[in-house]
Amino acid sequence: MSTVGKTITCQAAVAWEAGKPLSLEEITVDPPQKDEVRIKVLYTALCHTDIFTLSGDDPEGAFPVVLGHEGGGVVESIGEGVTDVKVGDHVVPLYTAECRQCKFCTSGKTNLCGAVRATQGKGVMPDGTSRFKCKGKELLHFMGCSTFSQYTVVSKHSVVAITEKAPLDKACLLGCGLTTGYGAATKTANVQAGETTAIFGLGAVGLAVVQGAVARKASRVIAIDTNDGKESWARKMGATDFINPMKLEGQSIVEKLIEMTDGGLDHTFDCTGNVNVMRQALEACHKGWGVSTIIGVAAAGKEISTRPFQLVTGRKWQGSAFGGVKGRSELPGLVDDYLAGKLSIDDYITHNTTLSEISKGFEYMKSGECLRCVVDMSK
Ligand SMILES: NC(=O)C1=CN([C@@H]2O[C@H](COP(=O)(O)OP(=O)(O)OC[C@H]3O[C@@H](n4cnc5c(N)ncnc54)[C@H](OP(=O)(O)O)[C@@H]3O)[C@@H](O)[C@H]2O)C=CC1
Ligand SMILES: N[C@@H](CCC(=O)N[C@@H](CSC=O)C(=O)NCC(=O)O)C(=O)O
Ligand SMILES: [Zn+2]
Ligand SMILES: [Zn+2]
Repeated sequence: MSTVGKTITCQAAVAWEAGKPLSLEEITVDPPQKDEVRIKVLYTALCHTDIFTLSGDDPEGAFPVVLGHEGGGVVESIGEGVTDVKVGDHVVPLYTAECRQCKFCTSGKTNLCGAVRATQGKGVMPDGTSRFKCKGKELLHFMGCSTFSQYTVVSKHSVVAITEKAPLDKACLLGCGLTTGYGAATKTANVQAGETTAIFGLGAVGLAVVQGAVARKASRVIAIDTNDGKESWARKMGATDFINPMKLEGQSIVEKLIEMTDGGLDHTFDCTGNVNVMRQALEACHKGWGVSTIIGVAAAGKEISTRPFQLVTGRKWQGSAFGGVKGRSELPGLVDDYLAGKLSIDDYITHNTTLSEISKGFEYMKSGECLRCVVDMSK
């Protein structure tokens, strides 16, 4: 029987409060309003940013909420005004929207879109209301996606259709981590052939940066992690070197990198969220031209610091959100790269679980031995 125009009752993993485990609940999901899309979520991956917000460290974190932002599913119904996706399309929700009309989208300078970001940061739809309820209470949306529910509603600017040739239990990783890392190297930093690179933090994001740097034919791709277990993954992705900063004797990681590269790196990347690592990454850049790109998410109140002299002498510090990628325009191209074997996704999926056991997935992610855990939302 058709669910179009009707409120759907389904299962979701609800975060009732910060610091508490997710709770499997029966929730209701209202129909999409104008310019909105309701999606049947088939798979979602877990990202450390979900863990970050659940921990209470996210200054925008608000509860109760349906988390999740790295998903894949099928369009169940569309609201008035939706023309770019249709019922039955395979889609990936986008936590960085792309309206193609706002000052940001038309600037040609950023992938950040302003159309829905303010309401998204408050956990509501563009009209200021929620589509989720549980036990009579309204639940907030998360990053404009909320993929930890079997059905979710997103803005038409926050969803992209992809070819059905790409399995959704793989393509969902393009909803965040892989696009973020690969794009940071190939778009935000725009690594050029022959340049030297160093990547701090070899989770899914950092390994995707490695992939991007290798794809751009960087001459050095130095992978850095405090967990020796990440070395094999880094080398599999094409890293030329691996360093565990904890194993260095009589030398800081910055000194080691400067020594290894005759003065410092052309590009460095932080994929840890640790502000001290961010400083190390900047100060390991080459004088005169080195660029450090921050990807990691730091907790509320954390700030970066360095001597201004580091910047006065030519190093540059920048950030990257969703890899600088415009999701509606450019994510399908990444899917094509995946299907053509140019971009690997399957290697990052180290664990699987089900919605009913999603908390196991969070434990996997915290173990340090998991890159991405994909959740089958149907069970
Ligand atoms: N800007 C954006 O658009 C996005 C940002 N993010 C953020 O990017 C970061 C990385 O995400 P993800 O890859 O999923 O996270 P992971 O936690 O999987 O990866 C982080 C890695 O950094 C390692 N690490 C921790 N401290 C250090 C250190 N001092 N020096 C070197 N390595 C260290 C960790 O090792 P160990 O496991 O031993 O702790 C781990 O391997 C997170 O902060 C996440 O929130 C994610 C997606 C998008
Ligand atoms: N609410 C958080 C935001 C932290 C952050 O930097 N988020 C990243 C995506 S992390 C995905 O896993 C980002 O791209 N932000 C851009 C944006 O528009 O939020 C906080 O306030 O710290
Ligand atoms: Zn993420
Ligand atoms: Zn826009």
